[in-house]
Order: sequence, then C-alpha cells, then structure tokens
Amino acid sequence: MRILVLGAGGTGGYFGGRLAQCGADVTFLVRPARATALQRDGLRIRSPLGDADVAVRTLTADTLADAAARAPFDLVLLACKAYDLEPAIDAVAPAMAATTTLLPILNGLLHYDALDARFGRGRVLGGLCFISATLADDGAIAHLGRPASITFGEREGGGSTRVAGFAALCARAGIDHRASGDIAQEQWNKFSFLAALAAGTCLMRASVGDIVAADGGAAFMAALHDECLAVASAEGRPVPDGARGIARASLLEGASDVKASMLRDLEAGRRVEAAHIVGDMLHRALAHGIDAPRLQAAWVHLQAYEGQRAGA
Ligand SMILES: NC(=O)C1=CN([C@@H]2O[C@H](COP(=O)(O)OP(=O)(O)OC[C@H]3O[C@@H](n4cnc5c(N)ncnc54)[C@H](OP(=O)(O)O)[C@@H]3O)[C@@H](O)[C@H]2O)C=CC1
Ligand SMILES: CC(C)(CO)C(=O)C(=O)O
Repeated sequence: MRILVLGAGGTGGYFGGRLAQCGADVTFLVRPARATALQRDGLRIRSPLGDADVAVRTLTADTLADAAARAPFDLVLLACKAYDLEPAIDAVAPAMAATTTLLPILNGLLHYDALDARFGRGRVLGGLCFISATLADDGAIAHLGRPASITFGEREGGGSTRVAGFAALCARAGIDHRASGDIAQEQWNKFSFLAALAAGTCLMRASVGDIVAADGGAAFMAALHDECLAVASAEGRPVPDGARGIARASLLEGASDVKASMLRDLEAGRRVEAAHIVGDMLHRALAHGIDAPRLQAAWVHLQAYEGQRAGA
C-alpha cells in the first residue's frame, strides 16, 4: 500500500513515522521548510512508546503531480489543522487518482463536507485518533504520553478490503488501531468528549486535574460534557454507556494533567480550531434548541483569543 501523508506535525508525523519505521511505503507531503528539515534530520519521534529516527521520503506541492503520475498512491492520510483544510485539499488533489482513498484524522466533523464535495464521499473514509503529540521546537515529534491510537472505517458501515489493508499495515507497524464497523458513531463518541475537553480546558486555561480540584470544577466539566452528549443524541448518535463512562471519567480525573491539544496551541499563541470544534458543537446545540451556556462561554472566550491574536 503506497501512502501519502499530508502534514508531518504532531499526528501525521507520529502515525506516518511509525508506518515508515516499519518499512511501509510512506511519503510525506510537506511545505518546503519542513521538507528541508526532514531531509536533513530525518523524522524523529520522542515517545514513551519508544523513540524513532527514520529517514523519510518527502514531496512538496510542486513535485507531487509527477510523483503521483509515476506511481499512484493508494491512501492519503490527511493530518492538517482544520483551518488549513482548503489549501490542504488543493495540495493533495494531484494524488487523488480514481482508486485513491483519503483518510482524514482531523478532530471534528465539518471537514467531511469539503472532502466529499471535492473527492466524492466514496473515496473518503472516516477517521480519528487519540494521541497527545506536538511538533517540538527542535523539529521532533513529541509524543506526550499514552495513548497513540487510530480508528478508521467505511462511513456507510461494515468492512472493506481497503480498511482491512490499512489495518494490516497498522498492525505491522505496531500502531494501536481499530478498523471500526461503525465509524460514524465512533466520531460522535470522540467529538462529544473532545468538544467538552477543549471547551473546558481552554476556557479555564488549565488541565483537567486543576479544573477538577477547584470548587465547582467537576460539576462544571460534567455539565459541559452533558451539553455535548445532548447534541450527540439530538444528531441521532447517542453516545453509548461504555464510551460515555470512559469519557466522563477522564473529564473528571482528579490527578490528570490532560489538556486538549487546542489548549496547547492556545498557550503557544498559535491558531486554534475553535470554530471547527467548540463553535460547531455549539451551533449544532442551538440548531436543536439545546441550552448550552458553557459551550457558549467557551466559544466567546476562544473568539476573543482569536481576535486578540489577529490584532497583535
Ligand atoms: N496533536 C494532537 O495531540 C492531536 C491532534 N488531533 C487533530 O489532528 C489534526 C492535526 O493536528 P496536529 O497533527 O496536531 O497539527 P500540527 O499543526 O502539529 O501538524 C499539521 C501539519 O500539517 C501541515 N500542513 C498544513 N497544511 C499543509 C499543506 N497545504 N501542505 C503541506 N503541509 C501542510 C503543517 O505544516 P506547516 O508546519 O508547514 O504549517 C503542519 O506541520 C487536527 O485536527 C487536530 O485537532 C487529534 C488528536 C490529537
Ligand atoms: C482528546 C484528545 C486529547 C485525544 O487525542 C484530542 O484529540 C486532542 O487533544 O485534540
């Protein structure tokens, strides 16, 4: 299976790097500065699951079309931030032959509309990942702690040879993975958890443990999670008890230093996927007539951050 990974940041760098480490046919589509660094230093992963230093193949937008014409890609793993989606779609388009499948692992759901419109729904799998990883200042992929898992599947449900093929490759690479027969539900399980985590930790500018230690903090996180769960139910994807319990336990874990990747970005002064995650969840709540004051507060807070950032 010939794979193109767009983005060698936290997620693309980690999962693409693990695939490359096991000898899979992986090429990174990156911008020129990252291509230069990867050619010079290789892809470096620093992880509690084991460090890796891997020589990787890279392409940039100007060289992709020729490379894809010579040897078409079977799978494109899309690992950009949501605010980079439109140019990223343009960038991978030359690699999208009739038989090429695209697997996005972005957080949130909104990107599927744009991907379907450009490539056709049948060529776009559903995907998500659980990991805390970031591109460190020295260019290495810093995996900040367990887990590092990827879940993917046919959006109409069931299995397929392309899903089984990628699952086999993940198994060979030692990547914790799940080929899901119901990825649409898995996406809502994650989205409802992540939106609560991102809204709560960004609004409070604190880890889960610090929030929960505050008077009223646990009740706040639980109520925020309930707002997101109500949206999932209204969208026809009620989160099952098992997934709900796991999510709730991590949102209320007293000793937890977990923060959403959105808070890490915010603390570093970077752009955030506010509209894609917290804004989208709130707007769905409002469309369903669900009262969501905590999501609303987080959305205002994040917009104010973005406004300040743009004005700085
Ligand atoms: N990091 C995490 O722990 C987790 C992240 N996620 C989600 O995964 C998605 C990706 O996040 P993450 O990996 O952290 O993001 P990063 O910002 O770390 O990496 C994204 C990379 O995509 C590259 N990129 C964007 N557009 C293009 C383009 N047109 N051509 C080439 N490269 C491009 C960027 O390159 P450049 O540096 O040149 O801009 C950047 O290095 C997000 O939706 C995020 O919410 C999900 C779970 C956990
Ligand atoms: C929920 C979590 C931590 C899982 O990977 C995540 O997706 C994020 O922080 O963006």
